[in-house]
Amino acid sequence: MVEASRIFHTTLLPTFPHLHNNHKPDSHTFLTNFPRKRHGPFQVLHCSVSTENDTATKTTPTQMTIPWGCDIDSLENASALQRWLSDSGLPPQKMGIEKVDVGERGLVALKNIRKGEKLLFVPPSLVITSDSQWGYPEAGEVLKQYSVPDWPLLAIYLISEASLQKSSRWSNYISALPRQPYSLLYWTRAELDRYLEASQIRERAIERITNVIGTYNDLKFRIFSKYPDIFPEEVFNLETFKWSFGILFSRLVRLPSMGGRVALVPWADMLNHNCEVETFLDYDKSTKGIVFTTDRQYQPGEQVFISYGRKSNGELLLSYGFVPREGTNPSDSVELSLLLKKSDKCYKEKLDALRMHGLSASQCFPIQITGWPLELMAYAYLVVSPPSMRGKFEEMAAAASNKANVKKDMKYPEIEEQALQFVLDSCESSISKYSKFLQTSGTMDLDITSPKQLNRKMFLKQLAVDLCTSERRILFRAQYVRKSSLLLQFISLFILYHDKRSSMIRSINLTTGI
Ligand SMILES: C[S@@+](CC[C@H](N)C(=O)[O-])C[C@H]1O[C@@H](n2cnc3c(N)ncnc32)[C@H](O)[C@@H]1O
Repeated sequence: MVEASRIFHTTLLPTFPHLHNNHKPDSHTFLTNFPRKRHGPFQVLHCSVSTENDTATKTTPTQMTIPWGCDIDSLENASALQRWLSDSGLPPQKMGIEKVDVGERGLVALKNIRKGEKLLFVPPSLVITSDSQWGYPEAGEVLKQYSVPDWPLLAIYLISEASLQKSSRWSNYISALPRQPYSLLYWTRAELDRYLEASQIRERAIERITNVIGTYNDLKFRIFSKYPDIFPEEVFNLETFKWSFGILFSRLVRLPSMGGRVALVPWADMLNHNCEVETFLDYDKSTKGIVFTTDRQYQPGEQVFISYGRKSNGELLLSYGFVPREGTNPSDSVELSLLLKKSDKCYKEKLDALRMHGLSASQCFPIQITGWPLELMAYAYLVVSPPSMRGKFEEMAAAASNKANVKKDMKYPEIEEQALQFVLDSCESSISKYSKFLQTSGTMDLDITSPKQLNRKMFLKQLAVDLCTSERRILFRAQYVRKSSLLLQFISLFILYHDKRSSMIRSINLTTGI
């Protein structure tokens, strides 16, 4: 089974490479051709996404409620979704939507399910892709002319269909979607700074939020402002974009057997993730449906899981808003930041070498419980290498880059110990940031003004504590393994030295006859 849920590339689509800047569709044609106005109860919405370095005390963002979707801690709208799906061609299922311990709502086995069994069979007619028909075709026409890429196109599609309410063919699906997807998109800048200060995921979240805002502003500037009747701001605003991107990040799948096409697959997207499960969604040509093949058996009443891909806890928090239980994710990793200091005697030469290979003076590398990549070690060699090794700077920088056709397993025995020590020191400084956060998190001022806010803040803080605990654990482990290997090196050097010394003494004794 191909990995199909591995969809959410961290770099979203901040720009529109395919948008034809100079191609301005004749707005008059559109206005005369598409005189319909959108309808529905839209409130004027205010944006609560902010990447400004504001503090929670300074600004309390206006939290608006999206007028569609539901609260996923109940089964509200789930049975209507199930009914609509079976009326629309979903074959009888061996699973049903139920409240579950992991993931709030999930698919639960109704009958015995065997290992190796194919499940779901969602027909393509029930799948949302960039080719799906628009309930409001005028919007689709405009976006087609601007060649808007898949991700923003699907985000606009979701908002457009949601705004049509009952007249959209997807209304049952949209009503069962979370009103507020769990995602770091919903964290304010102050919350990210406060709770994720120690983790590199904070940077990733800020980058992602910036990309979503950039994408929205770009669309607004190039398209929405030119067609206000088709894309009114009451409907297409940053708040609704945050919702639709939150839905895409947590539910969109890439289907390899459909040429890598990205899709929202109603029903299949009720499956929760389990780090130990290895099965993914894909299109099955023989049955012409979206399926997955179980990699274990399930008894009636047991929750059925798929894998969203081999992701670290940080990546799972970023896209899906949850952190697996400590020690249960074999793909967990932590980003360690290494720094080339300005005080380095060869700072400029080393930086030039790094830049030549697309790297910078501060670089992050993933560390797993099983070890760290060769690129990290190459970077460490470069940082600690003395001026006499300047002839090697370029090859070290190349090995530290992600270029595939470069020799990576460099060894420089003369600076190996220093390089290892440098990595260990970087781990130590990162660990101390995590420890500081974890120690203070118990007493952290939460700036709470209402019980609802208390729940939210406690929830975010718990997620941050879980993430930081798991990331620190990996660093501790990496430190332990490397310290042990340094100790072993030291012991073997000592033994070697001791052996040499005793054999020298033996030979002296022999020659002197003592
Ligand atoms: C594709 S949806 C799965 C269906 C979702 N539970 C629902 O009720 O709509 C992905 C979302 O499910 C939740 N989820 C999935 N796997 C989870 C897990 N192992 N632990 C906690 N939450 C999980 C997260 O909220 C995630 O954003």
